[in-house]
Amino acid sequence: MPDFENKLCGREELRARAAALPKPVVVTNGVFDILHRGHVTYLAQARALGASLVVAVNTDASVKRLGKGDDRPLNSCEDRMAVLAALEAVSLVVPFSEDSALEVVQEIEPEIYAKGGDYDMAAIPEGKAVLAYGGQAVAIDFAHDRSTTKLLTKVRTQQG
Ligand SMILES: Nc1ncnc2c1ncn2[C@@H]1O[C@H](COP(=O)(O)OP(=O)(O)OP(=O)(O)O)[C@@H](O)[C@H]1O
Ligand SMILES: O=P(O)(O)O[C@@H]1O[C@H]([C@H](O)CO)[C@@H](O)[C@H](O)[C@@H]1O
Repeated sequence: MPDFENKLCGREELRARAAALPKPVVVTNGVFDILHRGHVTYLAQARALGASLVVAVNTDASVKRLGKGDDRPLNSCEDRMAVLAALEAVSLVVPFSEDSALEVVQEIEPEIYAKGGDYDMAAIPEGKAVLAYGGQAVAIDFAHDRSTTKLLTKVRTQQG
């Protein structure tokens, strides 16, 4: 088994494993269906805000509820998590099945919560929770105009 698979974390072990990470801990979350340059740049920037980066990944059922399309996610949660775990910037990857990563944030109370600049940190549950206990909520501006949805549209148009 490659070393990066050690970064895969079950939800039941999250509290203990997050507590053992170098601080400050940064948490982010998302779907990460087809990993692209926007994602990896944003994850490297998120990691640079602290000493460790925990990525919470939507389970397949929770992606379905986000309404990104009937065929989404294309990659299973297990595969999306493994790809993220292989990134140098990432310290720990955990799945979540709720509608948001609020419970993950409340469980480990990171010093910093980060999300891409498409989110208003004061309006989302995770951002509000971190601000409420005195942590930082950081929106990272998009450095590259990329998205999984755009990639899929491109592939489908070229096929079509
Ligand atoms: N181009 C980008 N630059 C910076 N951050 C991004 C970019 N695209 C997505 N993110 C961030 O990455 C995380 C995961 O995003 P997500 O998987 O929804 O990306 P996406 O490619 O826009 O997906 P989709 O097209 O399926 O909605 C989110 O926190 C989001 O803010
Ligand atoms: O990859 P996405 O679509 O950016 O990830 C979503 O982010 C939501 C955000 O954290 C606001 O709460 C979250 O609720 C949703 O479950 C996805 O992780």
